[in-house]
Amino acid sequence: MSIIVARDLVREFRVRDGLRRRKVTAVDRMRFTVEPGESVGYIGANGAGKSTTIKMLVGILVATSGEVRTCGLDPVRERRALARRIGVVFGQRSQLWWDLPVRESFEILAAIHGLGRADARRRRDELVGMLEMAEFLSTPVRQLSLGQRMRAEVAAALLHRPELLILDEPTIGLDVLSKQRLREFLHAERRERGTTLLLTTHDMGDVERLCERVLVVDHGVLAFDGTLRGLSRTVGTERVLVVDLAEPVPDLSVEGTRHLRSEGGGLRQHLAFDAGRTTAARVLAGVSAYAEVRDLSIEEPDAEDVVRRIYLARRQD
Ligand SMILES: Nc1ncnc2c1ncn2[C@@H]1O[C@H](COP(=O)(O)OP(=O)(O)OP(=O)(O)O)[C@@H](O)[C@H]1O
Repeated sequence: MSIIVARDLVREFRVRDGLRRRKVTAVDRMRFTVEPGESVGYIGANGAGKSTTIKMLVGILVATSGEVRTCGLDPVRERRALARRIGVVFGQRSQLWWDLPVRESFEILAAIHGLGRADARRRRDELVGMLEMAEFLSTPVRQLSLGQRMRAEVAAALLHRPELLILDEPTIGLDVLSKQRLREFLHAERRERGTTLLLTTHDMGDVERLCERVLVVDHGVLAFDGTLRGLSRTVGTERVLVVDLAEPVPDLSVEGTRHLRSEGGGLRQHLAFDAGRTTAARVLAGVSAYAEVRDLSIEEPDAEDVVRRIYLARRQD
C-alpha cells in the first residue's frame, strides 16, 4: 500500500488584492503516490505550493478538493492516529519547548507518544549518539545554534520511530558541516530503519545526497516526477567550478564545460559542467593546461534554477 496518495489535490486561498478579493490556487490537481521506503525530494520556486502540499499531507490544512491519504489515513479526520505514524520537521517552526532543556522536550514527546520509559531512553540515547547531541542535551532550546536546534528537531520527530518522515527545508540556513552531518544522519536512518523520506528543499545538494526521486512543483502544478538522473537528462543539473588563476587569461574553453563568465579581466572564471558527464577533477585538469590555479570552489546547482529550466522546457513543448 502506498504511504502517500494525493489524487487531484487542490488548495485555494482567498487573498485580498487592494479592495478586491482574488482566488489563489496554491496547489492545482496534484497527483502522486509515494511507496514505503522511498526517498523523495519535493522542489519548486518560492510560492510554488510545497508547504501547502505538505500541510495537507499532515492534516494541518484541509484540501479544497481532491483526495489525500497518508499512511492510509485521512490526515484531517484521523490526525491523532497519523501523528503516531509520522514525524514532521518544519524548518521555520519548532516542536520543542523553547525554555526547557532539550532532554525535557524529549521526555514530554515520549510521554505524548506513549513510549515506555526504558524504550524512550534507549531511542533517545541512540539518536543523541547518532546526531552528536550529548553536549547540549541540558541546554534550553532557545540557546541552541541553528544547527544544534535542527538536529534536536529531527531527533524529536524520530523519537517514536515513525514510518514516514516529512521535512520542510531541513537544511535551510545551516553551514556546510551541519548540512553534511544532517544529510549523513538521514541517510543512515533510512538505511537502518527503512524510514520513508519526503523533503522540500531549495538545495539540490539535499536532493542529490538523499533522494532517489524528485517531484518538481511549478505554480501549484506537478511539473516533473522521476529520478534525479531523469531530471538531469531533462534539464541538466549543472555544477559550477569557480577558479582563481595566478594570472589573467582569455575566457577558458575546456571540454565538457560551458564558460559562464569571467571576472577581474580573466583572473576568476566560472565554468558550468554536467556532473553526469564529467568530473570536477577532469575539468580542473583541463583548466590547469591553460593557467595555474590558485584557488577553487564548486557551486551546487540551485533548485530554483532547475525549476526555471523545467518551466522553460514545458513552455517550449
Ligand atoms: N494562508 C495563506 N493564505 C493565502 N495565501 C497563501 C496562504 N498560504 C500560502 N498561500 C499562497 O499559496 C501559494 C503557495 O505557497 P506555499 O507556501 O505553499 O509555497 P512554497 O512552495 O512552500 O514556497 P516557499 O518555498 O517560499 O516556502 C503562494 O502564492 C502563497 O502566497
